[in-house]
Amino acid sequence: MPTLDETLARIAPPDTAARAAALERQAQLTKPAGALGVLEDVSVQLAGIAGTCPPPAPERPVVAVFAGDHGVLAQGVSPWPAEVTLGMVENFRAGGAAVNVLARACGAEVVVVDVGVAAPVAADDVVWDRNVRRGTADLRTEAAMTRDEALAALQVGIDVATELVARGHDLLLTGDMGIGNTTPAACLVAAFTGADPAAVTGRGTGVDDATLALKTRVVAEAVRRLGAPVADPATDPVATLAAVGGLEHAALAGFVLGGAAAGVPVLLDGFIAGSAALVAHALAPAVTGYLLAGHRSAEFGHLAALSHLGLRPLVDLDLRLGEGSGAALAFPLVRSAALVLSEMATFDSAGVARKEV
Ligand SMILES: O=C(O)c1ccc[n+]([C@@H]2O[C@H](COP(=O)([O-])O)[C@@H](O)[C@H]2O)c1
Ligand SMILES: Cc1cc2nc[nH]c2cc1C
Repeated sequence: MPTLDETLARIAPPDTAARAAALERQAQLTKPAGALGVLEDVSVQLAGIAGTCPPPAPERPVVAVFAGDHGVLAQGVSPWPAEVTLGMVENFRAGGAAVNVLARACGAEVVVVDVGVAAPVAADDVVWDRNVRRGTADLRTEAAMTRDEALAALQVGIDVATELVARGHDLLLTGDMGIGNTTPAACLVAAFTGADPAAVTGRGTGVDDATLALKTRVVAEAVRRLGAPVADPATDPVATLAAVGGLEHAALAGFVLGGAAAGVPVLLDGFIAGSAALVAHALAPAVTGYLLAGHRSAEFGHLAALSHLGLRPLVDLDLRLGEGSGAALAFPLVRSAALVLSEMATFDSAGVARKEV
C-alpha cells in the first residue's frame, strides 16, 4: 500500500487536454450551450480525471463508511449516547440503515470501516477492522489523538481507497458514523477556513439551543488552544487533525487522498466529509480536482468548507444524516454527466440545425 508521502506525491492535477476535449464536445451536443448546467461541469471534471474524452461512466460505486467515537461527548455536545455508533455499525452490517437503502437504490456497495469505535466490533466482509484507537480523547481539554494515531488513521483511509480501487471500484463515496463527530468537524472547519466557530458549529443530530451554545464554546476553546503549538493549520495539517479531529475524519482525509492518487473521482457526503476534505486539501491542494460534493448538508458550516474547497454541492435536500446518504443520492447525477458526453448525439451526427449567428 502507498504511504502518505507516496500518496501525496502521486496527486497531480487532472488532465487539461481531456478537459478541453470535453468542453469542445459539450459545445457539439444537441442542446443549447450550457443547458445541462452543472452536469456539464461534472462531465468535464470526469474527463480530466479519466484523462480521456468521453470519460467512462462510473459502473462500480462503493460507499466506505468510517466509524469512530469521540471523547468530547463527555462535554454533553450530543443528545445521543456513544453506544449508537456501535449499534449503527451493526445496522449497516445487517443492511437496514439509510445508507444501505440509498446505496442499493443506486447500485453501490457499502463497506464499513471501524477506525475508532470505542467498543470491540466483529469483522467480516462488510465491516473491516482497522481500529487505531477505541475513541478519541476529549478535545476540549487535550489533543484528541497523538500525531502517530492521526497518521495511522490517515493511512487506514489510504489503504481502504487503494484496496477498493484494486477491487475494481471506479467511484469512491465517503460515509461516516460517529456520535459526537460534528464537534470535531466544526473544529476542523474553523481551523482550516479561519471561520468563526459560531459560524460553523451547528445542531448535528439535533441539539437544543443550550447545547448548541455549549458546543460552540467547546469548539472555540479547542480551536483557540491550537494557537500555540500550530499557529497556521496549513503549515502542519496533521497536528491540527490530531489536536481537534476524529479518527473517522482522519481516515476520510486519507481515503480522499488515496482515491485522488489512484486517479479515481471521490464523491463527498456532507459536513464530516467536507471537514475531512479540508485536511486532505491542506496536505495536497490538487486533491480538489478529484472531488465532487454530493450534497449540501443542513449542518451549519458545511458551505464554509465547500466554498474553501471551491466545490458546488450537487443536491440540496436538507439532509443532515451522514453515513454517505447524500453521496449515494448524488451518484446517478454523476453517472448521468458522464453518459451525456458519450451517448448524446452531436448536431452533425443527428443532422440538427445549429443556432443562427
Ligand atoms: O455529515 C453530515 O452532514 C451530518 C450532519 C449532522 C449529523 N451527522 C451524523 O450525526 C452524527 C453526529 O452528530 P452529533 O450531533 O452526535 O455530533 C454522526 O453519526 C454523523 O454521521 C452528519
Ligand atoms: C440513529 C442515528 C443514525 C445515524 N446515522 C448517522 N448518524 C446517526 C446518528 C443517529 C443518532
